[in-house]
Amino acid sequence: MKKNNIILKYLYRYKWKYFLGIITLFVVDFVNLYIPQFTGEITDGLESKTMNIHGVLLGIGKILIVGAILMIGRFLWRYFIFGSSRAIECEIRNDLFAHLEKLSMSYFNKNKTGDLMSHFTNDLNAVRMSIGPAVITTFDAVIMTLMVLIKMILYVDLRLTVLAVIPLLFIAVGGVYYGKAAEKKFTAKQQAFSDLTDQVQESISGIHVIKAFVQERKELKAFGKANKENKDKNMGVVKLQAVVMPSLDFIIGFSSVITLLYGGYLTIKGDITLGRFIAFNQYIYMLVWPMIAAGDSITFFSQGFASLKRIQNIFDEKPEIFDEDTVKRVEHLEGDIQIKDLCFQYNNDAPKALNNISVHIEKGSSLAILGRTGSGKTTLVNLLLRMYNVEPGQITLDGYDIREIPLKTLRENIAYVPQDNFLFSDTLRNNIAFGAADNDLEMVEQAAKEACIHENIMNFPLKYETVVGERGATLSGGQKQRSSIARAFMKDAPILILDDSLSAVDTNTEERILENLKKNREGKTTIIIAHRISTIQNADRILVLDAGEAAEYGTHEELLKLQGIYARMYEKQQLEKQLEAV
Ligand SMILES: Nc1ncnc2c1ncn2[C@@H]1O[C@H](COP(=O)(O)OP(=O)(O)OP(=O)(O)O)[C@@H](O)[C@H]1O
Repeated sequence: MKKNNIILKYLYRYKWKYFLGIITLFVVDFVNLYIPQFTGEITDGLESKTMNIHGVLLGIGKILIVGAILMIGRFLWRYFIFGSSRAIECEIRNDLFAHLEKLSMSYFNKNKTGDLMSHFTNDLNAVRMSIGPAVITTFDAVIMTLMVLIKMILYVDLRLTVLAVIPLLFIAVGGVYYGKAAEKKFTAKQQAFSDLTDQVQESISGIHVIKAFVQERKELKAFGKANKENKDKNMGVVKLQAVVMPSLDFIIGFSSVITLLYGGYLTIKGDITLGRFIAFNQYIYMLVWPMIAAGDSITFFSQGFASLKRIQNIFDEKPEIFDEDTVKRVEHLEGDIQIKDLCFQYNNDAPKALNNISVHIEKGSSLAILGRTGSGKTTLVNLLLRMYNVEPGQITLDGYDIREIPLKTLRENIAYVPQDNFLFSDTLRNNIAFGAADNDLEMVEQAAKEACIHENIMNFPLKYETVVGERGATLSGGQKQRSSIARAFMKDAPILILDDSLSAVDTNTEERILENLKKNREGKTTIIIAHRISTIQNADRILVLDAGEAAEYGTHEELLKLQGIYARMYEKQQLEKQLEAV
């Protein structure tokens, strides 16, 4: 129960609406009880010939007034209760999204997108059902049952009411067992749905690879398996309901048979009038809905609790990266980066991705990082962006330990071009202006010119208003890369990091971009990761990483003299160049 506390906070905010909703429900259920009574009174009046047409019309008039109250009341409780549950669902969804955004990269490394997405759809839907329709059904199941029973006793007969209630007790007892079984089945059902969503999400994201490797059949098989699992888990719920719901009907039916028999007997004996006997039967039918509602409310609550636990698990997840108590008031960074004995491993079982790296990147200087794939280049920049935590003292910026700098300041002062060049399915203009304060077209164009993508964009029919496909799917690799570079240029931060960002552009374009970079980054710090020596040879310092270690460090000339990894790579690339020229 403690785990589901999160919902109380939201319910508390809407307490008045819920209160008004419950009051209206009460009024609706209360006045509803008078319809059988008015019908009974008309029957008795007609049977004993004490009622004339005016009496009948008066009775009908009363029923109509009750009908009008019911109509308004039912509108109001829907407005108050369903309205609040929708509003709460929306608030939880917003808070969940905000919380997810705060979680660290390691959380997203562990959890799958589809699974997370299903919390926003299926689980939240189940939670809404438990704080909307379930409130109505529970109220009806408890309060309406009580009110109908009281009315049966007061208006008709105590003995008859007791007999009618005995079978209903089985429902109350059975409900407890059903609730437990249902929660288990619903948890399994929600998990299966998450897995299915995940399967679809991954297949669609990777459709290019699936097609290229002709793996459609295999994917279809995997999808079929997830789909069948989802169906089986749903069938588990259906089977449970298939047993429980007819049992409910049976008990209710049994109750009406008893009351028909015994009520008929009491009427013949003259203990109750015909009108009251008819009213009693109407009351019995008025109990049918609360009994079904009892089953529904257990279903809604079980499903709601199961989903709430899954959502609660996300809310319980603490961000690893956040502003700690030691954080200082720093709003601007100059770009002096000191890395000292930096070691890092992604998790305890993993090998060290970086081992004892020490390097000083002075403000306004450029550092190039080179190294074989998997040597730790991206890891290093991820640590500079504080996507993961490092030990105190290992990374300092302008003399502040990285953990003393507010996250917002740190990331606002770094413009980053990630290796995957992710673009949003938005216009090119908005993509380029993504990290900037505004999306002034002139500035966007300037950044695009510096990244050598302006001419390409001007050739698109909608120019800067061109909407790129998901992840930039409608652009070529090089265009995507240069758009990402333009985005970083537009941010114009004291520190710029390019992670293998020129690999998909030709050497001429690369030269132009590097020239622009040199002009615009005067006095600002730049880190370039690349595999091509031509990209980095003019950097102030070059760091060569090898299996997470700093193998070589120095200027282009210094490294050539070392005759080590760098020199070998240089010779190899020179040779390749000569061969290409032939
Ligand atoms: N999220 C992660 N979780 C666990 N291990 C990781 C993660 N990201 C990278 N690694 C591992 O850390 C090591 C360094 O990876 P990194 O991405 O930093 O290499 P890189 O030099 O940038 O490679 P490339 O040139 O191919 O981009 C690799 O062994 C890699 O498998």
